[in-house]
Amino acid sequence: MPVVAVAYSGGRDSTALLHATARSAQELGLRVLALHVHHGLSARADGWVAHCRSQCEAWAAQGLPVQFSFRRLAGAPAGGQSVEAWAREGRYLALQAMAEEQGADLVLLAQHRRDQAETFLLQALRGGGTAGQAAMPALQFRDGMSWARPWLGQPRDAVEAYLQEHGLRFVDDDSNADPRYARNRLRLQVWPALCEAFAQAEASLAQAAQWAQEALDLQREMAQQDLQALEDDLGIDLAGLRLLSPARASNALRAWLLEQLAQPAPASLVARLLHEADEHGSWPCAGGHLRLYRARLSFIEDGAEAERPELELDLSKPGRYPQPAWQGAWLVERAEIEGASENVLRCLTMRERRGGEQFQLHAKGLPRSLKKCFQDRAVPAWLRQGPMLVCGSELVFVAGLGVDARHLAEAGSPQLRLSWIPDAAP
Ligand SMILES: Nc1ncnc2c1ncn2[C@@H]1O[C@H](COP(=O)(O)OP(=O)(O)OP(=O)(O)O)[C@@H](O)[C@H]1O
Repeated sequence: MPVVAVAYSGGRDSTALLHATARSAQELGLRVLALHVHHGLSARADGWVAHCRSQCEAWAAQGLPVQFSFRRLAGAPAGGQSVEAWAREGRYLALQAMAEEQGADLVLLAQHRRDQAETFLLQALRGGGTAGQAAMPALQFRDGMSWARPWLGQPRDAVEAYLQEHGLRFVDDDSNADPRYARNRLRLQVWPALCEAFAQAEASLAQAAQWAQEALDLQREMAQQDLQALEDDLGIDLAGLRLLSPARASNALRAWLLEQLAQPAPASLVARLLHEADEHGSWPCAGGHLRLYRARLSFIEDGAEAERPELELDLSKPGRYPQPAWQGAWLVERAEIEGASENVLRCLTMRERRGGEQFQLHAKGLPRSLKKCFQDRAVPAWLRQGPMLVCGSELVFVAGLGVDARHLAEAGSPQLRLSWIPDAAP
């Protein structure tokens, strides 16, 4: 028999939705799963499980095709995570697991029009953009599961009337009165006054969320089109992006960052990339860092550069020597100045910076710490992590600095110039 799941907290809204779904299912020949999540947060949660179970058993005894199951969340919020966010995330995972186990691929959630209006307002009050103001979608697909909110267009009063009409009992979550939660403050302090002054507030704000949803769809389409022209597998062309109008550039950049970081980028980062970044730069961000090289912006995941082996190299002949594990290549060219002799380049070791290395920038200078030399030459932060070449214990070449003055060949004598070309370069 086909099956549909309802996320059933035992509260007012999901009690009404579960009852209405079960009645329709009876007519249509469907089975209904009532899925409850015990968050392990309230001392009363065991009582809510008991209430939900006995309510479902009572309905089943009346012939409604309802079957109850529940799951208790384990663990606790990670440092820095809000209790609300942890509970929401755990709840969706538990609901999904229970639905899958019992063969359902559709879960109904009981949010209604006032919930939608509240979400819109809360997002606006946090300064959220279109994505926040679009509030909750009526239908969503995630990891093979469909999540539907069939009552998103229904006024709260209609849900209330349904409960009254059928004499349904529900539990009240005491945390709904806790003023530490923004939604509760909105419900308890703002909403009554708002509705008194603006009788249509619920309908109008839910409508505004609908407009935001449309605007969001447009933004996504526009970003997709723009990124098609600006993106390749190494990153995006930031110079090209800046030729777009400011709103369009910021829209495309935010969409690209969202894809890379798997979370919205802070507005300050977007602004810096669009207005302040020069040709080169590096910014730490969620899960890795962003690197700008010759106006191309790429995202390097943490660990992506960790495995860089030490290699023995002979670079004594002109040519290009790709180093895939290092994501770059050596370029060796004949030159008149600023090169090294073939002998020096014959037996080199390519390796990471280890700390403590001394580099000499000028023939008449003294060897100094790499940090000082990098600062002197304003080498961008990410290039400072590039490879170096050593001969025995002596530095010969450092990416971003060039050949150590102690190994420079005399001007005019046969010599070869070295360059390190990262793959991220266009
Ligand atoms: N503990 C839970 N177990 C199962 N589903 C839940 C649980 N908590 C919330 N839900 C589902 O998520 C929806 C939104 O939850 P939220 O707590 O925001 O809503 P609510 O307005 O308090 O709803 P309700 O009156 O049904 O508790 C609920 O209507 C319900 O479908």
